[in-house]
Amino acid sequence: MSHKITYSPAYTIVPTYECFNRCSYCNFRVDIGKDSWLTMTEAKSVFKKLLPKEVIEILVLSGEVHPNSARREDWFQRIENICELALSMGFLPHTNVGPLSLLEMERLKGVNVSMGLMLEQLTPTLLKTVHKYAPSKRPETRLQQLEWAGKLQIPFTTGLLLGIGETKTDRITSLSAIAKIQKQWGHIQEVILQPHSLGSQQSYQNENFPLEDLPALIADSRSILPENITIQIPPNLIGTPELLWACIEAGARDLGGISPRDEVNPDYPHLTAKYLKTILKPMGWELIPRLPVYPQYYDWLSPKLQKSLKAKENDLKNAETMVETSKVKEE
Ligand SMILES: O=c1nc2n(C[C@H](O)[C@H](O)[C@H](O)CO)c3cc(O)ccc3cc-2c(=O)[nH]1
Ligand SMILES: C[C@H]1O[C@@H](n2cnc3c(N)ncnc32)[C@H](O)[C@@H]1O
Ligand code: MET
Ligand code: SF4
Repeated sequence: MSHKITYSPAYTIVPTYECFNRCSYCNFRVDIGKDSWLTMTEAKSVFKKLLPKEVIEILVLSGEVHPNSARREDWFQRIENICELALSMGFLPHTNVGPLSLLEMERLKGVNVSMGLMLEQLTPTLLKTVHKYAPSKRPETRLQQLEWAGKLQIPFTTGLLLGIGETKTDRITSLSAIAKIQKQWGHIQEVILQPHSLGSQQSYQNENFPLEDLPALIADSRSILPENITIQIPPNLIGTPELLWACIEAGARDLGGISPRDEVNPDYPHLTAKYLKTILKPMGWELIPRLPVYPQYYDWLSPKLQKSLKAKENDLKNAETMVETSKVKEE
């Protein structure tokens, strides 16, 4: 019997790249006014093209419009409409568009099976460096988002960005804060350990996170975080199959959304699930697709969302049965 590692077959849709923050490690953002927003017609034609493929999750990832801007409601409404359209076409949305008001979060809960926001790091020292021009990255704002998501019973993804100037102690502090929130609310389904990876568009020119330190950090995270949180690592940022194995041995159990393009790190193409399967199998690990929400949270979702989930869960089961049947045929 082999052990299981999961991934989410995904496609990333970007309502806009424009962002009022300027995180100095960002390769995604463009200045305000330099990008038009994705229209609903464009979104529809993107989703239509995905239909014959095995995509389940639509990851809605966006640059941000300032909470006090007159354009905020239009920006938010577009995001909500995109989620609704994705759902109506049979996909399962997961939105990560930066900090939201409590009301915005509540509205998006109705059209998402899970949501996410990286804590990045809890230490306020980064507000003097990489986050100097990024008000959305205030640690207390992000912690509050995690708490609101807990109160609203939204299945949630968070994580740390590694190698942006934090110390080893800072990482432990960030993980402990996530653990504490989880003990109170229990809504955090996964924590991403995301190594900062230099790209061609960013201004921050620090070294990358030393990837060889990742397995030890995963082991530490495993001992700090409650058992019901899965540790996710992004395989395209890990470097070598040997290191990927070491990370899995240390306790990582999920490879995140695998889509045609990593919008956050476009210089690091996503590896295909097929390729990842072939490198994991000899080590006794079976890579299997999952939904963007973990089963223990299904009953937190509206009946309408649960219906969409059931349909996709059946697709997953059928896909597995098909694999099993073809195995039997081969033998
Ligand atoms: O392809 C990516 N997917 C990213 N995802 C997608 C993520 O792997 C999946 O959406 C979740 O695992 C849900 O299935 C994020 C989701 C979040 O909630 C927060 C941050 C990220 C970051 C990335 C990322 O850098 N690249
Ligand atoms: C969506 C998430 O992507 C992460 N992110 C942003 N820029 C980079 C980068 N250069 N390398 C790795 N991760 C990055 C942040 O953690 C953000 O919250
Ligand atoms: N702007 C959001 C954040 O940083 C999500 C996309 S980042 C490329 O949290
Ligand atoms: S990381 Fe997110 S918040 Fe920061 S500049 Fe990029 S898009 Fe904006």
